[in-house]
Amino acid sequence: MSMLDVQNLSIHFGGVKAVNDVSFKIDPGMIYAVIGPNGAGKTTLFNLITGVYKPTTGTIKLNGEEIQGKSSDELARRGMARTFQNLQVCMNMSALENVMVGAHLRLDRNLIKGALHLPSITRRDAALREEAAELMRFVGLGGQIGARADSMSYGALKRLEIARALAMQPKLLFLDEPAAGLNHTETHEIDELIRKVAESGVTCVLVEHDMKMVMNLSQRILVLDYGRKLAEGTREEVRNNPDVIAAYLGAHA
Ligand SMILES: Nc1ncnc2c1ncn2[C@@H]1O[C@H](COP(=O)(O)OP(=O)(O)OP(=O)(O)O)[C@@H](O)[C@H]1O
Repeated sequence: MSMLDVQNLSIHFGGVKAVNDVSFKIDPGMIYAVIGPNGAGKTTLFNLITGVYKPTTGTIKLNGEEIQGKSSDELARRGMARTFQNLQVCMNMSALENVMVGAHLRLDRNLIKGALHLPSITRRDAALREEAAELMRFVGLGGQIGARADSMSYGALKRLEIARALAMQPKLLFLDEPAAGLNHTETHEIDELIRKVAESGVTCVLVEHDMKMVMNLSQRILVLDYGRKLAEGTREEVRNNPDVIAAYLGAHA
């Protein structure tokens, strides 16, 4: 069974069909990319799948169960996490605390108990702290565990966001432009990190403009154009698809 099965998904904003009758499936364990020109509907598609928007029509199944229209919180509990096109890091917190936020979201922490500092909560916080530190090491930020977020480079913050999403222990991770704004070396490091995340058993779905990265990393690619599915398949199929070459790759190749 596919992990994610999207069928005939559409959302209309007034007259704009931002996502228009899009269908595709994602198998567990793969790295899957969504590409397309600016305004093609990539972020809107992520927003539909992760519960930010309710679709106008269509179904989304996660492990066989329909999830369209469910809240982002409910979807997080079912194993979905995401990072954002624009960083969503809390700059007045430490790097470690930012990662712990992800773990707290997962555990649906009882705030009143937390405020009372009961021993069980204090013990759990110590465990979460260690778990967050381990995730920071995993994403290559082991040297910055004590750092304040506002002292970190943009490239490090992009990785911190991934660590926070991983703290939710997702089965499916959505990455919206993970390499945006990064230099060549940092892009390569993110590429390696996404590979490592996928190897650890988390299915990864990315929106990305860096075509080299997409072709290097993804097993399958969905191409959107004006909200519609233009093509879907392996990188070779997509690379050789005449519609894709005409509409998109031609301008970037
Ligand atoms: N909340 C909204 N209300 C109205 N129109 C919207 C909304 N969100 C997106 N759109 C429109 O839907 C279309 C698709 O936008 P979207 O941001 O999903 O594209 P994208 O492929 O992610 O683009 P980019 O690569 O520039 O991030 C655009 O025409 C956009 O203006």
